[in-house]
Formats: sequence, structure tokens, C-alpha cells
Amino acid sequence: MQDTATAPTTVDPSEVERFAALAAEWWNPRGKMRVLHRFNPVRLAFLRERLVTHFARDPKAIRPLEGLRLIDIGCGGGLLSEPLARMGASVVGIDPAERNTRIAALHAEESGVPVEYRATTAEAMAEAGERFDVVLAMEVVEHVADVSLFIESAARMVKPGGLMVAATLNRTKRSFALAIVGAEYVLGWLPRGTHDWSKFVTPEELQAAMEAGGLAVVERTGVVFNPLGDSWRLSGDMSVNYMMVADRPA
Ligand SMILES: C[S@@+](CC[C@H](N)C(=O)[O-])C[C@H]1O[C@@H](n2cnc3c(N)ncnc32)[C@H](O)[C@@H]1O
Ligand SMILES: [Mg+2]
Repeated sequence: MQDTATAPTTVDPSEVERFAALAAEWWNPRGKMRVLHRFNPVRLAFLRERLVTHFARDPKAIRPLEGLRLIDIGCGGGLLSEPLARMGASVVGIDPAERNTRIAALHAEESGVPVEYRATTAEAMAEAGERFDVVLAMEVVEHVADVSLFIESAARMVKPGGLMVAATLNRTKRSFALAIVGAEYVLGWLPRGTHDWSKFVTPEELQAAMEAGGLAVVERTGVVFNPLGDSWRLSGDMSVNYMMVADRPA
């Protein structure tokens, strides 16, 4: 057994504290989490489409993800967990910030959507032998203390034949200009200090970590902001925001 005081962890306490302090803001579409709310249409459509295709589900079904066990790592207030549960998936949302999982659970209950929330980490879940058809790490990779351990733990939880999707920020000059200077200082979309550019992860690094975890990357796509329409869309440009899909061959 590992000594919990010295076991390696992906948790950066200052990051988790910062998100916990914002817990009341999760479901306010015009509040400090507004960027995540603006992301939601494009990433939910992407997830629905890729999951339906991968698991050969009926695209017209109301609950096409019925029977799939899904983990949303770093779920925050459950902005993704809830709609995915509505699509029929059996969702476990985890976050090391207990305030987040409490807010998330309250919101799910009020909405009448069954989601199981746990205040824990990917490494603890993986170590406990938890396995899922779908593993999500959306907008969390750039906040962890140890990317290799984080991705390795997430990958371990993917069942054979299962899928992992990650969304994060690339470490480029452009992401410094747009995601830090633009979003935090000029536009004020995000509270200052939300992101630490040095913790951003390049697609090559993310792909290598996924492959080290036994996964095969099947798709990479950029996500870009469209100022007309105040919305986001998929793009070949991965220089700032991007998503990566990988599977564990059956
Ligand atoms: C930007 S939010 C994203 C929330 C959600 N995934 C979404 O996209 O709506 C990042 C979340 O990751 C959580 N987090 C930070 N460090 C983590 C870690 N090491 N493992 C899992 N989650 C973590 C934070 O508490 C926060 O809720
Ligand atoms: Mg982020």
C-alpha cells in the first residue's frame, strides 16, 4: 500500500483552491465560467457525434449513450456531466475540489439528472480499479501538477474498445497572446491568473502521454473563437484550444 502522504499526485493545491472559491459561479452563463458555457455547444456536439459513431449508436436516438459508463475528470460544476447524462450515459463526475462536486450534485438533483459526483482524483480512481467506456479530461490537463501521471491515470481507466477525449490549451506564442493576454487582461473573459502558460500542453506532448498509456490517437482538432456570433467552432488550427480523441484497441 502507498503512503497517502507521499503518493504522487496530480493535484496542485493552489489550482484546486482557486476553482473551489469560484464554485458558486459554475452555472452562471454570464459569470466567471462564461467561456466554458460558450464552449459547450461545440464540444457537446463533438462528443455526441464521436461517441455515437465509435459505439455505433443511433444518431437520432434521444438517449444514444444509454448503457455507456463515462467519467468526467475535473468535472467542476458538471457543465458537461449533466448533458451527457441526459444523453443516457451513466456518468461519474470527479473533481478534487469538494465544493465543486457539492455544487454539481445539488444542481443535478435540482435538474432531475442522475449523475454520481465524487471528490477524488483520476489517480485514486485508476488505482482503485475503476474502468469506463468513455474517459473525459476537458479543460483540466492545463491545471494539473503532473501531466504524465494525470494522462496515464486517465488512460488506465479506458476499457478495451473504449474512448478518451481531452480538451486543453496548446503552448504557443499565439496561445500566450490570445488565452492569457487577450482572454484574461484585454477582454476580461476569465479572472486574471486562471491560466499559467507554462502548464499548457502541446498536442505532441498530449499524444505521447496518451500513447504511453496504451491508447491510439484517432483524431485531433482545433477549436477557434468566431467573434461574429460570439461562438466557438472546430478548426484545423490547433495553436490555441484543441481536442484529442484516442481509443484503446479492443
Ligand atoms: C476549467 S475547469 C473545467 C471544468 C469542466 N471540465 C468543464 O469543462 O466544464 C477545471 C477543473 O479541474 C479541476 N482540477 C484541478 N486539478 C485537478 C486534478 N489534478 N485532477 C482533476 N481535476 C482537477 C478543478 O477543480 C476544476 O473544477
Ligand atoms: Mg482551463
